[in-house]
Amino acid sequence: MHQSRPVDSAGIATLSTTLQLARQRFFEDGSDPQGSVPELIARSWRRCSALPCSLSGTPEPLAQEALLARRDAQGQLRRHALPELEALAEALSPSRVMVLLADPQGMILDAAGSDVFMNKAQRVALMPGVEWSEVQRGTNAIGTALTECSPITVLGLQHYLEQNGALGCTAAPLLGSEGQVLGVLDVSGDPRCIQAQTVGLVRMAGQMIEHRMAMDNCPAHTEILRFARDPALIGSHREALLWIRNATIVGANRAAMRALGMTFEQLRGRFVDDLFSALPATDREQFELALHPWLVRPGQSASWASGWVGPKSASNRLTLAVEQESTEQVRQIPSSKPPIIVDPQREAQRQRAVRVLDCGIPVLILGESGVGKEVFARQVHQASQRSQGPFVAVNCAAIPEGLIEAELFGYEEGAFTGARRKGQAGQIREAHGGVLFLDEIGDMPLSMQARLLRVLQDHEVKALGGGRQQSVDFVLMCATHRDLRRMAAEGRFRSDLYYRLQHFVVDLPALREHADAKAHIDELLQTILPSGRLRLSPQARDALLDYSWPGNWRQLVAVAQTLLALAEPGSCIELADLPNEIRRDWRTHHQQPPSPSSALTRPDAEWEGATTSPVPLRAMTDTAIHAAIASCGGNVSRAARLLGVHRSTLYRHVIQK
Ligand SMILES: Nc1ncnc2c1ncn2[C@@H]1O[C@H](COP(=O)(O)OP(=O)(O)OP(=O)(O)O)[C@@H](O)[C@H]1O
Repeated sequence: MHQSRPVDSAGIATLSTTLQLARQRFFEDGSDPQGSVPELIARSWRRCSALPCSLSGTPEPLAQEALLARRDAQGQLRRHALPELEALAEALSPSRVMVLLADPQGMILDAAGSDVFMNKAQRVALMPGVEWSEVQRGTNAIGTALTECSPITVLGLQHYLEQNGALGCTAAPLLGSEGQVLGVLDVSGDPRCIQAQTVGLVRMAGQMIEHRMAMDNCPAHTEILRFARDPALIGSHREALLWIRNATIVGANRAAMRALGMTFEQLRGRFVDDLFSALPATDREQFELALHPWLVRPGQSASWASGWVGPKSASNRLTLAVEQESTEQVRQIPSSKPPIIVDPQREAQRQRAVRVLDCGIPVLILGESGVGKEVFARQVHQASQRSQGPFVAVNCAAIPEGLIEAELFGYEEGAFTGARRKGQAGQIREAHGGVLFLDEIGDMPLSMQARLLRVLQDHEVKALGGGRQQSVDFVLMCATHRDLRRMAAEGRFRSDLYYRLQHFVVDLPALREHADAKAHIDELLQTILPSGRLRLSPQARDALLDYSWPGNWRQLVAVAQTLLALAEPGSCIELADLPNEIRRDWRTHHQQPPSPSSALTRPDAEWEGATTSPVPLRAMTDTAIHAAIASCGGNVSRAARLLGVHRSTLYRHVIQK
C-alpha cells in the first residue's frame, strides 16, 4: 500500500505536469514511475512503497541529552565537517538555504544557514535531532543519498511525502577510504534555490571533508599513494588517493575510482603493480607514474604526477615538481579568509570599542545581517588587552532552545539521566580570561536572559546538574539585527539586561548606506577576483557595483567566491553569469536592447525601443558602450572601431561615468 497521496494543483511552483502525473499514477494506480522521474527517485519511491509501516506524521526531535550523545559519537566527523558547514552556509547565504550534517543513519546532527528557512524547515522536522533516513522520511536527499551511496538532488514533490513537497534538497554522502558511509552533507531550501551551482558546491565541500578525514586517518602500516594529472593538484582535495598495505590496495577515494574507472570493490585486494606499470621505489620523492597500458582508455593520458604519504606522517606530505604538460590551469579555490575592508569611520569606532572593552564594559553591536558584526567583534578582541585570552562566539539563534542552557552554562558529569556523558565546561567558562561574544542576543530565550544577567552581576557561573559556583572573568560583546529597545518595551527582551548592554553601542551601517559603497565593493571584488586570473565584463562589474546587496558584505563575499569557484581561469565573467537577482535588478534599472548586435546591426533598433519603452539616452549609450566593450573582450580600441567612434571618445565616456 502507498502511504502518500497525489498532490492537488495548489502545490509547489516547481511541480511539473509530468511529475504531477507520475505521482498520480504511482500513488493512485500503482503505475511504475520509470522514465517520468529520475531513475534514483523512481527506485526510492518503489522502496518506500514497499515499506511495512506508515511514513506520515511529523516526528519529534531527540531530547537534548540524546542529541548531545549522538554528536559525541561523531566527534571526528563533526571536527572535519563543521568548518565546511559554516563556509558553505556563508557562501550560500544569499539564497536562504540551510546546510545540514547527518550521521550515517541519517540523524541530523548540525545545521547552519538562513534563520528564515530554518524556521520553515522546523515545521516539517528538518532539524537537528530528527532522523531523515529513507525508512523514516521516505524519498529525501539525506536518506536517499545514504541508501544509494550517491549524491542526489530531490526537488519539491519528488519527495515521497507530500508534506515535504515545499523542500528542495541536494546531498552528498561522505565516504571513507573503504567506501563506508561516514555521514552526509545536505543543502536544503526552497526548490528554486537549489541550482546547479548549489549542487556543485555541496559536492566540492563533501570532497574537501572526505579528503581531510582521509589524511587524518591513515592507519598503521598503510601508505597512501597520491596521484593527479596536474602536479599542482597533489595535496588538494581533488587528488586521487589509494591506500596500500603490503603492496595491496586496501582503500581508495572517489577521485581515484573515477581516474581509474573502477569501483571500490574492483580495486580492493588488487596488487598496486597491476595498475601501474612503473611503480617507483618509495624512497623517491618525486616521480611520474604510468598507468598500466591495459587500463588506458582512448583520450586518457597514461602519465600522472604522484607521491607517497607514509604511515601517520602528515609531515611527509610531498609537494611534487613533476614536469608535465598540463593544459588545465589549477582552479583557484575560494580563500577561507577574504580581505576585510576598513574605512576611517569604522576604524574610529573600533578604537573606541577597544578602550571600552579594556575597562570591562560590554559592547553591543547593531546592524543588519552580514554587515560584519562578528568580524568587528573579533577585531576589537584582537586589539584589546584580552587578545591573549579566548574569543568564544555563540550564536543564540542557531542553538535549539532546549540546548542553549547546557551550551552556555555547561553541565556536570551524569547531569542527564541515562546518558553516558562526561561533563562540559560550557561556553561562559570557556571564555574565562577573554571575550564572550553572544551573536543574535535578541533571540535568547527570556529564561536564559535572567541567568545571563546574574552571571554578569556576580561573575560566577554554576553548571547544570549541581556543582559549586565558579568565578569567571570575561567581558561580554553582543550583536543583534533586532531592535532591542522596542523588544524591551514590548516585554520580549528583559529591560534590566538591555540597560546593562546599551552603555556602548556600535551601529554598523548596511553596505549600501556607506558613502563610498561602490569603491568598497570594487576593492573587495578586485581582491577576490584578481584581474590576472579572471575578468569582469564592464556590464557585470556595473551590475555588481550598482546592486543594493541586502545581505551586505556576507552576500558580496559569497557571490564573489562563488564566481571565482565556478569560472574557468582566465575567462571573462559576463552579466549572464551573475545570480538571477543581481541580473534582474540591473535589467530593471537599465531597460535596454538585449545585445550590442541588435543595437549596432539594426541602426533603428534603439528608436524602436524608445517608442515602446522610454529609456534615458545616457543609459542607452552606457549599455551600448559596455556591451560593445564586453563583446570585444575588454579591448576598448576594438570596441571603439565597432561603434564607429574614436577611442578617446570611448575612454572619455567610460572615465566620466
Ligand atoms: N568590513 C568588511 N569587509 C569585507 N568583508 C566583510 C567585512 N565585514 C564582514 N565581511 C564579510 O561578511 C561576512 C559576514 O560577517 P559577520 O559574520 O561578521 O556578519 P554579521 O553582521 O555578524 O552577520 P549576522 O548578523 O548574520 O551574524 C564575513 O565572514 C566576511 O566575509
